[in-house]
Amino acid sequence: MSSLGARIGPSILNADLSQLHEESQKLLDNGADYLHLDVMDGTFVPNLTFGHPVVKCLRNKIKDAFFETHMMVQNPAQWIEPMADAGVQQYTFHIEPVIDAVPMVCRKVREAGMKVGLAIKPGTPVDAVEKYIAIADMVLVMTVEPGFGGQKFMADMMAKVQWLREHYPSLDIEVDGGVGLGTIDQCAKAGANMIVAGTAIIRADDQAAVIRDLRRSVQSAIGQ
Ligand SMILES: O=C(CO)[C@@H](O)[C@H](O)COP(=O)(O)O
Ligand SMILES: [Co+2]
Repeated sequence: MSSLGARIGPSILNADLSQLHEESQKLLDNGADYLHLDVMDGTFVPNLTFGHPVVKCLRNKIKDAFFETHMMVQNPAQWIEPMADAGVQQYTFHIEPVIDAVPMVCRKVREAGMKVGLAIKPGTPVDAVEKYIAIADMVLVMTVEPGFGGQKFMADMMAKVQWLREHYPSLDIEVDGGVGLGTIDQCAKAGANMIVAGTAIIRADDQAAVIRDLRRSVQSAIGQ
């Protein structure tokens, strides 16, 4: 994934998970650039989703899409090898539960052959992640409290995105939570280039049109 391309990665969290393969394939057929797979452990966040066995089954059905796992888990180091084995290409984990061990987790993710994404919750300041940017491929600025889809976009998170873009012009910056056609321009203007959207795409009558319009907004902001 090249730096600073506009990329749209739908979250399948609010899809019909009994139809995970079909829903995922539909998103890719409708123009998704990658799949954002939300993994929750019931401890770091008060919700449960799925783990590496389900991701592996999905990979067996979908051979060529880029899989990012958004690891909302208390112990991200625990799931690195199983997720790599399941065919994940980018392992995005929250720095909050491992704040003293971020370099070690990054190194293990890379040794397992995956890209490194560093995620921060709304209450985590951007300087908490800044010192690790050199050893990461992407920073995810959460625009809702992690744990659930369908929440309201937190516009005040745009200051973090803007700061990151000003200081790191070629960094991949992802936003996640409450992003849709009504909020994408704020994200794009602030400098996000990797866009996660769940409800806005999953519930759309015309998924392809929403994905196209999200991408256009980012492309026009970055002059692509
Ligand atoms: O990580 C999360 C929630 O914790 C997200 O990926 C959401 O699942 C995105 O869903 P919407 O907010 O776009 O509905
Ligand atoms: Co997510």
